[in-house]
Amino acid sequence: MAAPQLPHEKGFHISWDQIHRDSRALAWRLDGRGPGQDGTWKAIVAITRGGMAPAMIIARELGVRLVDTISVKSYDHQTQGEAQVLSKPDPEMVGDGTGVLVIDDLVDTGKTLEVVRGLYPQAHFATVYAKPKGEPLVDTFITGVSQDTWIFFPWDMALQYVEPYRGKD
Ligand SMILES: O=P(O)(O)OC[C@H]1O[C@H](OP(=O)(O)OP(=O)(O)O)[C@H](O)[C@@H]1O
Ligand code: HPA
Ligand SMILES: [Mg+2]
Repeated sequence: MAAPQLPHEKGFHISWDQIHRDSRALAWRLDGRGPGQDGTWKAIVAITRGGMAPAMIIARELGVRLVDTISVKSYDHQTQGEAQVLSKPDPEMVGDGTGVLVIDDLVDTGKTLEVVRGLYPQAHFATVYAKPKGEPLVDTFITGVSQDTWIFFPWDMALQYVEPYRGKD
């Protein structure tokens, strides 16, 4: 996961419990909206790495067994570079994206989704969180977050001791 870039005035800290609930909310919104019989989806493609945890939860909720990944690297430590596709699913499985759900944890500037949309123009793009710049690139999302907020995911954090406001007793 990328490290915070300036200027991000605010931090939005997401717990495992929260990402689980928000991912299930996303699954609920997507349920029955696929092109298959009873609105089923053909497959799920997770954008690594952040999309993998939400994709797993969504695949479970929607009963999708065909799950693959596309590896995209766009942030290198603190700097956003060109979005590079490092690996992608079997073209026979995804085709132009018809019936496929592409899942990521968040859309920020939209660079990552732009690249993946270019590959699978007919896919449905869903993220759990979305910042305003990236919103036009996502078909479905759950929570909007302001552009000057950095989202901290539970897989990037650890519980640790903090000093009381008034110092040690
Ligand atoms: O809308 P954008 O500005 O392109 O940013 C969003 C992307 O950035 C993060 O991934 P990152 O490249 O940090 O890799 P990771 O998922 O492997 O941590 C995040 O998981 C999204 O995939
Ligand atoms: O707000 C964010 N949080 C974590 N990773 C990110 N990658 C782009 N934006 C973000
Ligand atoms: Mg990512």
